[in-house]
Amino acid sequence: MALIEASGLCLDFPFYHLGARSLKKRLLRGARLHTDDSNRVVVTALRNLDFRITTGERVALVGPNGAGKTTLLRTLAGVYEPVQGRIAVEGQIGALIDVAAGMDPDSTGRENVTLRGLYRGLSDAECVELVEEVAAFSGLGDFFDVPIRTYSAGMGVRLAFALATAMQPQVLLMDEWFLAGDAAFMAKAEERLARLVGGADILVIATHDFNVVRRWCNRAIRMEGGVIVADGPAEEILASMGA
Ligand SMILES: Nc1ncnc2c1ncn2[C@@H]1O[C@H](COP(=O)(O)OP(=O)(O)OP(=O)(O)O)[C@@H](O)[C@H]1O
Repeated sequence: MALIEASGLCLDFPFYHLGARSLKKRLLRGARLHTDDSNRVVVTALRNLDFRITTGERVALVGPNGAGKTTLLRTLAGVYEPVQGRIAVEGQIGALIDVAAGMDPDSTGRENVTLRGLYRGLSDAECVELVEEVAAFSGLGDFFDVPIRTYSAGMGVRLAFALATAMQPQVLLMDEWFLAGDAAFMAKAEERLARLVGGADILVIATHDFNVVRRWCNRAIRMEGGVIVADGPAEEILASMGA
């Protein structure tokens, strides 16, 4: 059983390079920028989020640019710590959010996959299996054995996708751009992704694509300006957005 629970979840990003004084005028206009206790200018990325996601729910995070969707995904993945409130995730997490997250740019694809396997507590034999599986699925060929800082963006996606989908998580967190690889790769990736989504207890995907919501999700959380403005069955939320 997997579970995600958030209560009063808040997250701010400080802008170290902005002087508080120069922003005063703008602060009067926009409620999202403010100064914190140390007089730093901060942007409120997430404000007072309350929700509970249980096994069987496939949740789309929808809303305009800057709404807070990716920030929420990263907070669920443990990349960001909330400044206030609480977030609890039960179940092993698989994150398809940032390609390079947790990877060492100076190590090869093979080395990065091995490190990830060891980090996950796999045995030597299981690591070898994981490496073979990722090498085959990513189709990187010789590039699997060169440092990943030399990869093109598409190669990075192939490696990250192959690695993230080689291990079945209970809680799958995903940014939609992972669905936007090159056509030949995505045709192959679709089937694997469907299996991964089907095997996960919970899916949370940030997307602008209503077809993605219809295809994969049974619930949608609509965000705007860092707050939740609607939360309910996917079809209802889409209808409220005129989709
Ligand atoms: N690393 C960061 N440093 C400072 N501000 C950030 C950072 N990441 C996000 N923000 C700010 O937090 C807010 C939410 O951004 P976020 O990327 O979560 O939005 P989003 O809904 O995913 O947008 P999009 O649909 O464009 O991907 C925005 O105002 C953004 O400028």
